[in-house]
Amino acid sequence: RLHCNLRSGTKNLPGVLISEIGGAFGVLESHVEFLKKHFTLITMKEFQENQKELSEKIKSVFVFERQPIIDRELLESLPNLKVVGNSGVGVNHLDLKLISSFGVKVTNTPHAVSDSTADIGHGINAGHFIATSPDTTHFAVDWLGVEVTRATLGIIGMGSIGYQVAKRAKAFHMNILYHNRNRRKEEEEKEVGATYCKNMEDLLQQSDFVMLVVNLTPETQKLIGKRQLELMKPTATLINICRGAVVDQDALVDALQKGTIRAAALDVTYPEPLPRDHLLLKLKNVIITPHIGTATVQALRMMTEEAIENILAVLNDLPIPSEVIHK
Ligand SMILES: O=C(O)C(=O)CO
Repeated sequence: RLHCNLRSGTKNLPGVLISEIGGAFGVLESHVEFLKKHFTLITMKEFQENQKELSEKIKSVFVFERQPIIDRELLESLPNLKVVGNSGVGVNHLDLKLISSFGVKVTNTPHAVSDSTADIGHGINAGHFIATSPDTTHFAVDWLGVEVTRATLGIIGMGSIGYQVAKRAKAFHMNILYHNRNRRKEEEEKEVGATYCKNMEDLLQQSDFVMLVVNLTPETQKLIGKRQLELMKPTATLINICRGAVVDQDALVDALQKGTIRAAALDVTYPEPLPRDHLLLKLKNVIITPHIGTATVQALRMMTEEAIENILAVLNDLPIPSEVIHK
């Protein structure tokens, strides 16, 4: 799947800055050995302690789960920095304008994340809530799900993840609509049987399931608000697997309480995690998972590989597989 082979043993001392190893926002322990094949790893703490000695030598930063934070101060302290290699596809946590003003490239890992993130949109078991609730004594006869088979799925954002979602939906014989800035090629539409909706409102009105798979940008912030929710069918479900801020969360709570839409399945929220007393955690017609779209053994490993491949390409003046360009 990767565009070029990772060459082992090409150490760019010290190639990588990592804020933490292990823990909630650190590189996985199991990836450390692999990273060390290509780079000398140093933590943010080690960098801060030996800044004088290290700052000129560092050419790349590996970002994992939004860490380390790439701010002006860090950029100013790394005069030879060439690349910020993000492990993950979304780069809304990076200030692309600021980073590019330092002549530093940004890369991401669109290939590694698409399968696992597409998978999270399906197979979430609403019955789990009933099965695990303290007062459940029998099978839930008062709760009926709706079938995805032959239902209409509206995909908002038809990038690589959106397209993988469509491939899966085809297997469920779903009627697939999509909205995207740019229309996909005719043969790509045909392959998954997807119909383009230039107007997002058409998609919202017709879909039984609306799945959000866009990048978070100023244009997509609160893309789904009160008006858009009101356009959806009262029987429809909203599924968000991209970024929480794409949805106006207050409007969503209101819509779920009033029955404007039937349900929501959210792998992302804002903030993450939600405060423990947040209304979204109390509603019965919501399923929430804690941003686990890429939390699989395979995806995390591929993300690390893809991020390293990008970093090595920049450092060795090779074509960069996945550069994120600031427009
Ligand atoms: O790839 C991404 O953008 C992610 O959200 C990873 O968790």
